[in-house]
Amino acid sequence: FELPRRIAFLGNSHTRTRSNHNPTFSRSPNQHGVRIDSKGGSTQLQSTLFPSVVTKISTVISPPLRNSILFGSAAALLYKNRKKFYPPNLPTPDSSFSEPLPDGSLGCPFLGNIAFFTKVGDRKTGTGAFYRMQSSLSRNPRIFKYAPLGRPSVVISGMSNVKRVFNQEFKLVKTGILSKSFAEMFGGESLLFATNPDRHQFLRRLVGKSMTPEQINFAMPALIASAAQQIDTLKVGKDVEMEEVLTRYTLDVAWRQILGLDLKDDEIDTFYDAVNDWIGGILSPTTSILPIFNKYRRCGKALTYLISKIDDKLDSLKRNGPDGSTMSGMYFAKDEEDPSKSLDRSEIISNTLLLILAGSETAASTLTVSMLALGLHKDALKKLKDEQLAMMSKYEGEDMTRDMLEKDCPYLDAFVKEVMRVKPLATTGAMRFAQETFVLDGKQVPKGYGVGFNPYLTHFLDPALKKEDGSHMDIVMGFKPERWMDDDTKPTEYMPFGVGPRYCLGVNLALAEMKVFLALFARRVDFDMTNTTPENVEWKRVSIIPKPKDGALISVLSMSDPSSMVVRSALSV
Ligand code: HEM
Repeated sequence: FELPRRIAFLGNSHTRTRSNHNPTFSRSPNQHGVRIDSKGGSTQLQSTLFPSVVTKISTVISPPLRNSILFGSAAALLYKNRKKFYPPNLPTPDSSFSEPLPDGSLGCPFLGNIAFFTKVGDRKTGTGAFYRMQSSLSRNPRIFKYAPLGRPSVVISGMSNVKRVFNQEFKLVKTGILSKSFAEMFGGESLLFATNPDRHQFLRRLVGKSMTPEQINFAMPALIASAAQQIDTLKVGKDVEMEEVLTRYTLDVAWRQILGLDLKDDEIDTFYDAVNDWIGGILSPTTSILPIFNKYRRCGKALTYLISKIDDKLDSLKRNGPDGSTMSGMYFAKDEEDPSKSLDRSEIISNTLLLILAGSETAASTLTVSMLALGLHKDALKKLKDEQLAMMSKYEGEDMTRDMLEKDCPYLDAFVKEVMRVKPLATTGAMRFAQETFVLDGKQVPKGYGVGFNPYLTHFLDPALKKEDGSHMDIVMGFKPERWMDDDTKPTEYMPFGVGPRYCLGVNLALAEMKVFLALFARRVDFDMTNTTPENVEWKRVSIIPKPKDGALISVLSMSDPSSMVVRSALSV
């Protein structure tokens, strides 16, 4: 076991020399190992929170002690929240309905399904093994029941089922808060915790104003600058763990674009450490079990630091007027439904924190998988390069815009879509709770049950693509970006960014961020995978979006001149 990489790499400066934020280093491949992940929107909920906690604990202590701590913490959390977890008669079917409960076991009455903890992921496919197993055991793989931490719940997959239920957010199902202290660590005014539809819509309208396609156009120079800077850290002849480069990139986007800060070199590490410590706190059971100590812990101090940065930025926006940052968009946004309404300070703070959390890990993981896909499919790298060359000659001397990426890069678009088809979120989204008993595919889901969706299973079960051996989801055998370029071969079961009123608010930013990096990378870099071949692809057991076990370790073969990137003006940002 090893420490969570973001924690090991960013949090402990003594573990590795940080040579001017250059993550390129030579070392033997076996020094690379498991990393846990943090994820944005859904970390508050047991289904996504606990796999991460399991690994985090696994990384530092031996199994018997680890299991005692894990189950002790789970039991303490359960006891603390017992009234929420055990409304009377919840595990039993609603007697006013004749339909049976979905297939699946609810496990132990206190801890629920133990396999939820022990079968978090496997090397062959990555995280989400528990869900894959439960789905395969159910007579209808699109719905099964289980009990994370003893809370009876169902997992729903398949677009029509998912849309039927999750389009009715706030009516049929609603998110719930596991712990108040946890929500506080997260910023209590975050739209993630809004359970009233009007309030949620209000927050989404105003926070979303800073992430419209027009706003992302303004963000392009900052995205290009961040990507170019990270690509510049790669060196020919060196092995590079791309996961680290990409984590740096997405955190760079967080401080440059989301917060609009101008951090000096020595403060960049402080910012990274703070994000890391804060996420560590969100993932730690101690945060919910002993909230009284939160403000004295590293996570509490990190939160105070991040809030102070956001506060300073708000003061500067007040003094100096708008800039191109996402925070500026939020600060100056007026509600079109009632122009007298805008976001107050605490709403901006909470939602800025949410964007940092929701945006960095998801995009970094997807880009890390993209690196593996490019390394395994050299034809895809060549097609990306050719497309970029054609675009550069068409717009000779012009900087890259979002419009160019949209109109002139169909292969890049197909490539990103295919990466997110094969390796989407493999656990559930944020857990909702049924507000009334409902029936789906002839099975009842009783009022009070937890209800989650699973993007991986939805893609896996796509009848148009499904192969019994699962090879349609395999990054070697099933990876075909071209399928997205023809209406006849396009997948129909696809939900990497969720469904319904909680559909990913950062989708425009996420796609621009990922496409900018891939476009610039393809223009400049030629590489081989250092260890991975089509025969030995392995995945980290635990993460939110699956990631290659070695963090996509690559050997850089050649790099073209930076001027080929057409980012001159962006580099001066
Ligand atoms: C590849 C990158 C990303 C993926 C795969 C992704 C995926 C998702 C998914 C599946 C959801 C729905 C969760 C649910 O319904 O339970 C979601 C929600 C959300 N995402 Fe993303 N996301 C990505 C990037 C981003 C970025 C860059 C941001 C912003 C900076 C962002 C902000 C949000 C927010 C604020 C929500 C909550 C929306 C709400 O509750 O109304 N995401 N994301």
